[in-house]
Amino acid sequence: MASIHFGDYELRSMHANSEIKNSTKEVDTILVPNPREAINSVTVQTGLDDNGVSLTWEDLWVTVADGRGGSRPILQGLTGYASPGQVLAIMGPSGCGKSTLLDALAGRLGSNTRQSGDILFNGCKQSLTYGTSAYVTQDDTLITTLTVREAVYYSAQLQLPNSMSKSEKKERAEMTIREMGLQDCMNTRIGGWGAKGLSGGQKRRVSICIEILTRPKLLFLDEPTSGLDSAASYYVMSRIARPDKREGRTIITSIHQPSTEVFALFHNLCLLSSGKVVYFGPASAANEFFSLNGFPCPTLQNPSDHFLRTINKDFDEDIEQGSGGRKTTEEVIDILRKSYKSSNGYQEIRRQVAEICKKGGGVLEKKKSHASFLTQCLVLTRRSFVNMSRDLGYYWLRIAVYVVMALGLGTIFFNVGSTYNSIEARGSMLMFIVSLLTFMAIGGFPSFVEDMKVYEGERLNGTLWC
Ligand SMILES: Nc1ncnc2c1ncn2[C@@H]1O[C@H](COP(=O)(O)OP(=O)(O)OP(=O)(O)O)[C@@H](O)[C@H]1O
Repeated sequence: MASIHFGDYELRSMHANSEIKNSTKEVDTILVPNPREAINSVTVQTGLDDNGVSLTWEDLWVTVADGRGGSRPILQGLTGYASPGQVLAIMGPSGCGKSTLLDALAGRLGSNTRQSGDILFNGCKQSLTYGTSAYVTQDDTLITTLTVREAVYYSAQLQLPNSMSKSEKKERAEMTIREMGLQDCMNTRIGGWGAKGLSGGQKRRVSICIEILTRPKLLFLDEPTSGLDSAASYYVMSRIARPDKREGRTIITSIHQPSTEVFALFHNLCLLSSGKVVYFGPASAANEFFSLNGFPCPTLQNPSDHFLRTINKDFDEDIEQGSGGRKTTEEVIDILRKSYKSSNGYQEIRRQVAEICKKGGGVLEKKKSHASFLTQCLVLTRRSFVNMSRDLGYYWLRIAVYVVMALGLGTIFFNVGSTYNSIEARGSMLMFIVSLLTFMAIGGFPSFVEDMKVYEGERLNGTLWC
C-alpha cells in the first residue's frame, strides 16, 4: 500500500487497478489527516508509457543579471516531473516564473539568463528533436491577413512530411481546426492592428491548432486559455488533454484562472511563488494541503482562485489562518513552503524523479521529417505573396506610389537631351530614385518585423530548414 504524506496528511492508496490502459492506475485513496480522519478519492496516475516522453528537473535554478554586477534568481531550486499521459499545471501569481520554467524545460531561455540543475528527457540529458515537442507561447504570432483555414493549412504544408499527400495535410488541418472549435470562423481573417478579425481567444486557439498539427509527444502551453470564456477553456483543455490518453502525450501548461472543471483535468499541480515551489503534487490533493496548513478553501469558492489568492503577495492583503489569526502573505507562503519541504509528499516527488531517471525510456525518437526544403520555399513564397497582396499599405499603395512617381519623373525628365546639362539632370534623377526607393523600403519595415516574429517562432519550433 503506497502512501504520500503532506504535512500531517497521509495519502494512502488502497487499491490499484492494474488493468487500466496506458499504465494508468486508478487508485482509491484515503486522505488521513492526523489526528482527524478525512476520506477522499483521488486518481493517482503513474503515467508510465513506453512511447511517451518523461521529463524531470532537479534543483533547477535560473538567474538573470541584475545590472549591478550581480544576479537575480527567477527560479530557485525547482524539482519536479511530468509523465506521459498526464497534464501538469503550473500556477502562481503573475511574475512568479511560470513562463521561465516552461522556457527552461523547453530549452528556450533567453541568452541573458543562466541556468543550472538537471533537465532530463526519459532519464537522459538530450535535446528535443523536431516533432517531439511543441510550444504554444504566450503571445500569438500569426499572419494577420490569412484566414484561419489558410494559416493552419500553410503551417501543415510546412510541418508535415512530403510523404503525406496534399489532401491528407488538408484533412489534418481541418480536423485540428474543428478540434479547437473554430469551424465557424475557418474563412475569417485572423486580423490585427487596424483590421479586426478573430477575437483574442480565437487567435489563441489558432496558435494551439498550429502547434498540435504534428501531434507532438510533449506539449508546452503558456496560458493556453487566456482570453477564453470558461466553457471554451474547458473544451480546449479537454481536447488537448483527451488524446494523451491514447497517444501518451505529456502536457505541461501554465494557467492563470482554471475553472473547477478545467482544474479537474490536471493530474499534477506545481504552485510557484517568487520562483519557489509552494506545492508540487497531485492536483486533487492540493486542497487538502492548504486546509491542513490552516488555509481551507471557503465553501463554494474555486480552489485554484483560493490558492492564488493565498499566495499572491503583490497587494499586501493579510490572510486568515484558521484559529491562528491573520498572517501576512509573506508569512503564509513561508508556512506553506516549509510544510511542503518537510512533507513526505516532497520526498515522494524526489523518489518519483529518481525512479523515472532510473527507468529511463531511451533516447527520444528520431527527428520527424518535415516538408522538403523546396516545398518549404514554395509554400513560404506563396504565403508571403498572399500576405503582401492583402496588405493594402505594403503592396498596393506602394505600387500606386511607384506608378505615380514613374509618370511624374518620366514627364519631368522627358526628352532630357544629350548635352552636358543633361548629365546633371540624369544624376539628379538617379539620386531622387535611390532616395525614393530607400524611403519606401523603410515604409515596409513594420510588416517585415511582423514577418520576422512569425519566422522566429517557426524557426524555434524547428519547422523550417533555415
Ligand atoms: N530574460 C529575462 N531577463 C530579465 N528578467 C526576466 C527574464 N525572464 C523573466 N524575467 C523576470 O522574471 C520574472 C518572472 O517572469 P515570467 O515571465 O516567468 O513570469 P510569469 O509567472 O510567467 O508571469 P505572467 O503570469 O504574468 O506571464 C519577472 O519578474 C520577469 O521580469
